[in-house]
Amino acid sequence: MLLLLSQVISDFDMTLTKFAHKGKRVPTTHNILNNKLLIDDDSTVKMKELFNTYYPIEIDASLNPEEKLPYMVEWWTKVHDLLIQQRIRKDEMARAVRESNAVLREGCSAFFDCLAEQRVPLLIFSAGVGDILEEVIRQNHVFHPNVHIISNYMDFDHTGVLQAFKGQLIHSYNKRAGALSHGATLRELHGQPNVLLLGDSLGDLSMADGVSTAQNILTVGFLNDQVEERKESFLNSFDIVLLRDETMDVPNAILRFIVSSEISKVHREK
Ligand SMILES: Nc1ccn([C@@H]2O[C@H](COP(=O)(O)O)[C@@H](O)[C@H]2O)c(=O)n1
Repeated sequence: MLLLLSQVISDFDMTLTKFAHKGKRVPTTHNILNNKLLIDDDSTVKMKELFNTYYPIEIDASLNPEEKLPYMVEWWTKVHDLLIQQRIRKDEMARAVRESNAVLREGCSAFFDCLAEQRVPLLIFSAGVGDILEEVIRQNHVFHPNVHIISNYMDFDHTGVLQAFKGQLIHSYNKRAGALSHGATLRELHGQPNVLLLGDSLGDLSMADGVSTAQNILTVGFLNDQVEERKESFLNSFDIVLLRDETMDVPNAILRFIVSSEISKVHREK
């Protein structure tokens, strides 16, 4: 285990996954469910309309998080209700993920592998759909034992049909409440007070709020969209801001630096 890094806390959609790939938007975990395998034609149109209505609000630089919050609750609730109505089948989800264009950032596998090798816990804190998130990382062979996930999980009935979502809803702007309510999990994961936090939204900055003893949090913000409009607020809030960067080069460089510093320290002490 690394002494200089006790835990990584990361958002998932558009942070560990790419924002765009080969000129096309990469689907979020919710959008992976927008597949004719799982839902009917009217619902695919409806989900797209909801995305086109609410996503611009989510990233609107002229609105503060309090102003966005009711719209986010509305978006998530409408989509979850629609998915429940569509009686999504658990056994079709792996195929939906395989058929999707979900793609992790370049260098993301190396990032997951290095954390696993060094036994650093990786907490993925996502307002997406946990079951889909798990399938994406499983299909990319990076669902290592050090990975822990807090997200919106589906509740299936005994025949494997979606009947509800479990627990308190997590959306982009209530991660603080989620972090505090999962405080026990977070505390259990930390050992030393150094945390690396990765996100693509100002709402992600509160993901470490449940780690009460985290003294040093290095925050990295991926600014993917509405870059000029949001640049100032990102620069004021994150320690490092990456503009339209589809890679994990910077987080990987931070990890390499920490690992090599610890190796040199061990050699010096011998
Ligand atoms: N119906 C929805 C609701 C949300 N999204 C997007 O998913 C992202 C949430 O996941 P994180 O891993 O980033 O926390 C969020 O930023 C929304 O843009 C969606 O596509 N459909």
